[in-house]
Amino acid sequence: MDVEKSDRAARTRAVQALAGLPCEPGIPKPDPILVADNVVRRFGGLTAVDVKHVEVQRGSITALIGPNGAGKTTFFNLLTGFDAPDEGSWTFNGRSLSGVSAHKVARAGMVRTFQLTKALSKLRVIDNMRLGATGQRGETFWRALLPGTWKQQEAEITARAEDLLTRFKLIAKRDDFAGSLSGGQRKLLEMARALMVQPEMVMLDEPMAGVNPALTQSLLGHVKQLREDGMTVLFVEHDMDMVHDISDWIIVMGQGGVIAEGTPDKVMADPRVIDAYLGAHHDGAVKTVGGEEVDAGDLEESGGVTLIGAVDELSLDDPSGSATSPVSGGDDFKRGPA
Ligand SMILES: Nc1ncnc2c1ncn2[C@@H]1O[C@H](COP(=O)(O)OP(=O)(O)OP(=O)(O)O)[C@@H](O)[C@H]1O
Repeated sequence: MDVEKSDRAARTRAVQALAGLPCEPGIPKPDPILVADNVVRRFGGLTAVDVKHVEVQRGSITALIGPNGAGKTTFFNLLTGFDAPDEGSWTFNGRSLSGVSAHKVARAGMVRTFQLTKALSKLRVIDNMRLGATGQRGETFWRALLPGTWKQQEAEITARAEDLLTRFKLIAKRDDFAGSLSGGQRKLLEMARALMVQPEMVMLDEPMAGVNPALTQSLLGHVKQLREDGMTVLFVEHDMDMVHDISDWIIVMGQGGVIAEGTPDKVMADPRVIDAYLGAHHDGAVKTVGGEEVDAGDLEESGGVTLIGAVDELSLDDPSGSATSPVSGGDDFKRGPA
């Protein structure tokens, strides 16, 4: 089967599994790999995350979207052990991972990448990859006492790293310092490094941010390849073209909670989503589409799908009630290359 066909088959499987599900926040999935309940994270008086219930379907590409400050990254940090919740629990493959440290979460098969890449710039690309295998069997104390076994494991890790570098077209950079890579290449390196632990689920935080158009298609292809290889992908992204293009399902966060879920077409036309992004019910919301200023209500009435992608700029009334002020929503409607 050629690549395009096997990608289509993987997508069809995921789409069929989710077909017909009501598009409601917290809707149970037929075969969830991740299930979270009542997850709350507060920062002082601010409740950054308050997710009642959410499930991620195994084998799907699920996007987690929402306006700036909705709680997406904080939720990612909690699920992957980089932060601790005030309340709540979650399971991965039926096993509780609440309160489990990040490296144990990775060993359990759930890895993540970061919005700002964490490649160690003063290490060579290959060493960054090797570090990605942290927590492998060879690192346990008893095995470290057996040099033969350790060496064999080292060789296996290096071979796997080189395979991944080849797949991600970074093999020519094998011995370069990670700091010399472009932003997009760093994103690729981070994704490749995440795969060193042979995960079942990959969580990508804004994979497209800072990636130049030349690498966009390549990154998209790699994300699709993860699904094709049987992995589950949950990704945070503001680039609505990418979200619409590759997602089987979209979960929308707003003010810390899940406000909508569904297939891309349904979610992008959902008034709750348009509302959260565009503040359609805020008096005086002003935005521009194709350079033209339009009224928020018109957008809502027109359905959302093309409009969300077409919004250039968004301003909302200052919550204090003073003059109209720009909000960071501009980012939320970032378009990919035409
Ligand atoms: N360490 C922290 N201390 C205090 N407040 C925080 C902290 N981390 C996040 N917040 C706040 O929690 C809220 C949710 O932030 P978070 O970064 O999770 O949102 P997000 O949806 O990922 O936004 P973006 O799309 O801009 O990355 C925001 O109001 C943010 O200012």
